[in-house]
Amino acid sequence: MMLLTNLPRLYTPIISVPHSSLYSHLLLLPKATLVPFSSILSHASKSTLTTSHSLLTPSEEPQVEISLEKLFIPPETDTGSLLSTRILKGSNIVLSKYASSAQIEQADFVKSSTTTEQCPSDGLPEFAFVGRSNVGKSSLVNSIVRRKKLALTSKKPGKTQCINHFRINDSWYLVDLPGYGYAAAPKEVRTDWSKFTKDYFLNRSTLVSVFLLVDASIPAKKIDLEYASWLGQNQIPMTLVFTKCDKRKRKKNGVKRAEENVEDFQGLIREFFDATPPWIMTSSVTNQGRDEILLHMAQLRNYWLKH
Ligand SMILES: Nc1nc2c(ncn2[C@@H]2O[C@H](COP(=O)(O)OP(=O)(O)OP(=O)(O)O)[C@@H](O)[C@H]2O)c(=O)[nH]1
Ligand SMILES: [Mg+2]
Repeated sequence: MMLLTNLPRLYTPIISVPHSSLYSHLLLLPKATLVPFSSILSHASKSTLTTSHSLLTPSEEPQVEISLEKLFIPPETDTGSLLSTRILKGSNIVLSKYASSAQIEQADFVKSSTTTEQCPSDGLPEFAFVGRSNVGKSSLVNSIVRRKKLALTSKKPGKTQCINHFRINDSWYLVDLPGYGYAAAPKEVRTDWSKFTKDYFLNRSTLVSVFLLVDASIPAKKIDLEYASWLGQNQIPMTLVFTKCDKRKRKKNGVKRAEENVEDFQGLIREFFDATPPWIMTSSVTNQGRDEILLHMAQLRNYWLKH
């Protein structure tokens, strides 16, 4: 299994990434020099890398500062030329030459499995969505494939109870897993989550990366931190996906905004990983992060297929 979390650390000048939704451009500026990096148009319907140009940051733009060592730089990315560095909007993910074929043309439900052995055996690469019950795993599957009901969702936690495989473009899988941290499901439908999904993570050879979903509208939960720690210790490649970023746009009564919860979570899991894992902000309500997640998956997948 390739190891995406053990990439070399880089030097650490501070760069600034604007995150306002007013700007659909990805923009990266080194604060000290104000030399514009190239940016990429994160277009709603077209996930290509062809549109790119430079911009200067408007002074009123809120800034998220990311030091270079906190970026996720995919393997074989040319970091020699900072001027060509491109970062996916609302994430720490640098684009590599492998980011292609990101559009979804077809999505089919294939099967539900309760053991790793029952999962499809055609060798296609896959990404698994995992996270607390109700965090929005099934909703994110639907947002990504632009279908309202491909994966079943519910206001009540504990909806998904099996390993559900969805085949995309006949060439890769999205996998929707049951949530953890919900003990109120009736015993007969409650699966031994830790047993069956941990076996899946450790033994599924076609698993390119786990996508650990974390609710960005609330402060970090102990169980999510424990889960991230387990993935780190077992060196399972992981992408952190922050969900429900549409909620709490403004700070109210001291309750933190999504951006602050995202920042706090990074700090709390830092010690579990040798290098910063990729993270990305999403919302299944506004479809924030949909095209970015697809580009990220495409570059992980294309790299995996070549190695
Ligand atoms: N505001 C907001 N609500 C969301 C978002 N994503 C999911 N929800 C809501 O959260 C609830 C749970 O969503 P699901 O997608 O079923 O969650 P899940 O993680 O698959 O849950 P389990 O299958 O029980 O593990 C539903 O009421 C969704 O409408 C989001 O991005 N923003
Ligand atoms: Mg679900």
